[in-house]
Amino acid sequence: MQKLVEVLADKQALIAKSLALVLEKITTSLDQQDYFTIALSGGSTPKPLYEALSSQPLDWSKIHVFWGDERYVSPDHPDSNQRMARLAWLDRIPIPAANIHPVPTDDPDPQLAAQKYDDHLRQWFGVNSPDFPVFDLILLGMGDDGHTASLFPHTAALTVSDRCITVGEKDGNPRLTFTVPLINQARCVIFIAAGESKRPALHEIFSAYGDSFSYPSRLIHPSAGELYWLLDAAAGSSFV
Ligand SMILES: O=C1O[C@H](COP(=O)(O)O)[C@@H](O)[C@H](O)[C@H]1O
Repeated sequence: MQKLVEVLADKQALIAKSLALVLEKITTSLDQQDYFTIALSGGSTPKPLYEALSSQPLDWSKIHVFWGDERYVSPDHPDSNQRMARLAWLDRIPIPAANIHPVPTDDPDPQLAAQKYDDHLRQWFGVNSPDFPVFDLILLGMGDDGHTASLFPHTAALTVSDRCITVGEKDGNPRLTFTVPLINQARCVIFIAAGESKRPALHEIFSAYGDSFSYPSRLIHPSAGELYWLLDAAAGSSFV
């Protein structure tokens, strides 16, 4: 695994760097293969990146968009990660509907929805268990508590090793999330984190010894891929 940490002057520079890196990954991959697979993060941090991507002159027919986690709400709910990405980016570009792979949240049982998305990923990538699909790029955020995707501290989701998708939990509410082994198969994982509130968790995540069950982002280390941590100065000025 190749790990690169970069601290940018401010949030604007962080988004500019993230955009440049995502575009580089897309263009170099599409030079070598016919399509590019990207999994999105939710939350507030990546929204300006998605807005910036919406004005890029890319061949969207070659890009397939998935989500690394989703709140268990309808797609038009204000908390929906899908909704945020659609409004900021996907509804503004000529991408075929078949290239958008939202997390299903319409089944009353989130476990069944997790199985459905797991099946969809395995079928689409043509990968059977025990192997895992390999995403070209997984974008991740990090919460103030050190969670990533919907892998929250001290939850059972952290230990799932035989599935692509599992049910995470935040304050008693279910969320669907990529599992650790799926994320760690990716060709490239990019964390994007901003703001002073992330500093305490980053300190724990970057320390040589630490507790991964308290700070789940520590569990992310792609086995053969690249790992980037892009931070703004408010979040990361003391870490590099
Ligand atoms: O709940 C979530 O939070 C994290 C971090 O979000 P942010 O608002 O601090 O940027 C995000 O990465 C995750 O996808 C989301 O569901």
